[in-house]
Amino acid sequence: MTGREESDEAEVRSRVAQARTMVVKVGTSSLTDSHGRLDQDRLRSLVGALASAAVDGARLVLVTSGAIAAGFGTLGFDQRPDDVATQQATASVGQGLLMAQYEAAFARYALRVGQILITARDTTHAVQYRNARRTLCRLLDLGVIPIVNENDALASNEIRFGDNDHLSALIANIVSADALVLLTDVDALYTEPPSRPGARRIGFVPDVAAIMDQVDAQGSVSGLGTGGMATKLEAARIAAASGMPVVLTRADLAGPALAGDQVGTLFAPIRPRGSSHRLWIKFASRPRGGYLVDQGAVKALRGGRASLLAAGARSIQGEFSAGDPVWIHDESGHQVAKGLSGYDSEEAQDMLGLNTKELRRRLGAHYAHPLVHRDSLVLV
Ligand SMILES: Nc1ncnc2c1ncn2[C@@H]1O[C@H](COP(=O)(O)OP(=O)(O)O)[C@@H](O)[C@H]1O
Ligand SMILES: N[C@@H](CCC(=O)OP(=O)(O)O)C(=O)O
Repeated sequence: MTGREESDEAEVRSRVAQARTMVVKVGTSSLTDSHGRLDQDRLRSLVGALASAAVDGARLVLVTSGAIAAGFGTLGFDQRPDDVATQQATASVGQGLLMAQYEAAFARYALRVGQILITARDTTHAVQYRNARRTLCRLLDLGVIPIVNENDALASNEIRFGDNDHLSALIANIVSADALVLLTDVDALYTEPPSRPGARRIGFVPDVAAIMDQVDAQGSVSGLGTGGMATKLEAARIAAASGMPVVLTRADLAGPALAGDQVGTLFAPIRPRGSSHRLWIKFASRPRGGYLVDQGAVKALRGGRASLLAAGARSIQGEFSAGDPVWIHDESGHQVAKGLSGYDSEEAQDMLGLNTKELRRRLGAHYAHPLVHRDSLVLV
């Protein structure tokens, strides 16, 4: 490691140590025994580490898997089911059991918890996203530890997270966390699955985007977890691009990881911290249509902090309402930006190519505004 990287790492570690609001994600593989069933002792020792950070003043959100692991034994299955409908039913049985264990374990430290079950759909819709933010922030203000899992029982097949890694990065954006901690069954990120002889441990990642192609990150090897390292890297990429440091390590190192000690793999933030609203547009919103814009508009947008004016828009793709997320594409169809449209697709059709003066004269003052205002526009 170069001297520069060492000092960068020390600085990012100190950001983790000083983090006030943290999202901690724990995977199935860290909460289960060798048969894949929920392991009470592992859960209790994790809670011990989290409780001590909470007692020291950290505002923690726990994103936890384990509902299926907690439920399948009770239903008389020998192993985790693999068809989606039975997984969903099993999660519905297991989620209550999982929460009961967390409630009891945190109660030993006089800490209260609140359950939030969330679907991918809740994170893509602006209103649900805002509701989730309001509830999570209020729970934190009340000194409660929110315990989040995907709402497996209701998640639809097509837009399921499946693993909780991606979800944890979005939750970190929702609560404007200062750091994300990913706890799993391996002590760090390796250049390839650690079971392979040539695998080398990676302690610090200054630029997650740059290593994405250099690491062989596979799906879950234990067969207990779902996403494996690939989804953790994706979560780290979202968080780092949102301006947050990320620590990835083994669950029994949760205490030192939360304290900012030198454990696991540390990912440096690669951008300044954005507002929760802009991060939602960038990472969670799912546009159904958008604008195709000319070269001048692309240049203005890429120059930074510009709004998309009707004068630079050539055509409209798809149908959307005012306030909906939209893509902004260049003339070759490449994505340039994402934002919230100020107008619905029908209204915007009449505005294409007109400058502000023409808009006011021909369509009225209501139309003399940008198609996408810069406060609701993010480059991609
Ligand atoms: N490049 C890699 N570095 C570290 N671990 C890897 C890598 N590629 C695959 N893995 C595997 O990913 C597993 C963790 O993923 P998973 O089982 O889904 O955990 P969780 O339940 O915590 O989400 C590790 O056990 C490890 O074997
Ligand atoms: N929501 C599911 C989690 C699925 C899962 O295994 O996720 P992960 O451990 O993050 O790979 C559950 O609670 O069982």
